Amino acid sequence: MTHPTAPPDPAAALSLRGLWRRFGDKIAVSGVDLDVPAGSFFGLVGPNGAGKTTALSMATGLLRPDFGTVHVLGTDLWARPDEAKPLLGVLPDGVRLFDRLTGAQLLTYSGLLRGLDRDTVARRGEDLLRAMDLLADRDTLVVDYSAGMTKKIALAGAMIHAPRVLVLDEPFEAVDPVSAANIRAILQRYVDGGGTVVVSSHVMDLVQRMCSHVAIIAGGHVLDAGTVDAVRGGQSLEDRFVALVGGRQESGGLEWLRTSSDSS
Ligand SMILES: Nc1ncnc2c1ncn2[C@@H]1O[C@H](COP(=O)(O)OP(=O)(O)OP(=O)(O)O)[C@@H](O)[C@H]1O
Repeated sequence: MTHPTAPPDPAAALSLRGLWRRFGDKIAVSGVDLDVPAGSFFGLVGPNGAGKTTALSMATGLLRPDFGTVHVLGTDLWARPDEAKPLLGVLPDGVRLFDRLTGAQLLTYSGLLRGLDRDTVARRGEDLLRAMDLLADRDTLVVDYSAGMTKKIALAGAMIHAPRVLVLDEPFEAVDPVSAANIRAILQRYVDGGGTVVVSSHVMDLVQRMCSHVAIIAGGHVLDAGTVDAVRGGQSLEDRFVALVGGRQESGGLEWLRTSSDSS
């Protein structure tokens, strides 16, 4: 784990130092220090309410930290957002898209917003629609997409400017297994080509198979981080997660839920 007083790592894709964020009385993130190595496929795991979305929002310029710094490949995100943000592609939690646009229009919009010329946008948009298996629905309004299709078009929009670092909050949620496998392959190619991917996920098995590195977050701070093999230390990631986070509940206390003939 990173020493709290260590300076940001300029070579890291993301280098978080002393990140804090409070909502009223609730401290959502309490002193997160984390380095995401460039070229890694990095998983962020933690129980519900652990602070993953809040940390990722601060790490991508969507939510201002109360304290702490974020460096993207050595550039201070909150001090120099115009330099740092083009390096990032972001799939936020609960994406709100301009869903009265068609899939193709939404990609065009994302590309133009990122400063690409129309020819590049058209070419890359086509490639991305094909890669996400959305060519047949290119002219369908995004409001009429399924949850998984919406996730895929949002992911395509996050990639169109060829960012150096992709930060994806729950990218596989609601995505069917075939599409998930396609997305995994796309992300793996992106990492093989020198990109860095950060994904948050609740699916330990997926993170163990897919990611090179992982951080376990609970209660607003990092409990462990490193290569997947180092963090799981010979156990499955799921067992390590449960051991570290604790909190397995006995399943008693819901007797009224049992269906039985003598219940009244
Ligand atoms: N806008 C907000 N206002 C108030 N509280 C918030 C807000 N956003 C997050 N929180 C609180 O901060 C804590 C961390 O939430 P966060 O969404 O970061 O967790 P998470 O790890 O992403 O959870 P999940 O896995 O369930 O998505 C939670 O207790 C949540 O209720």
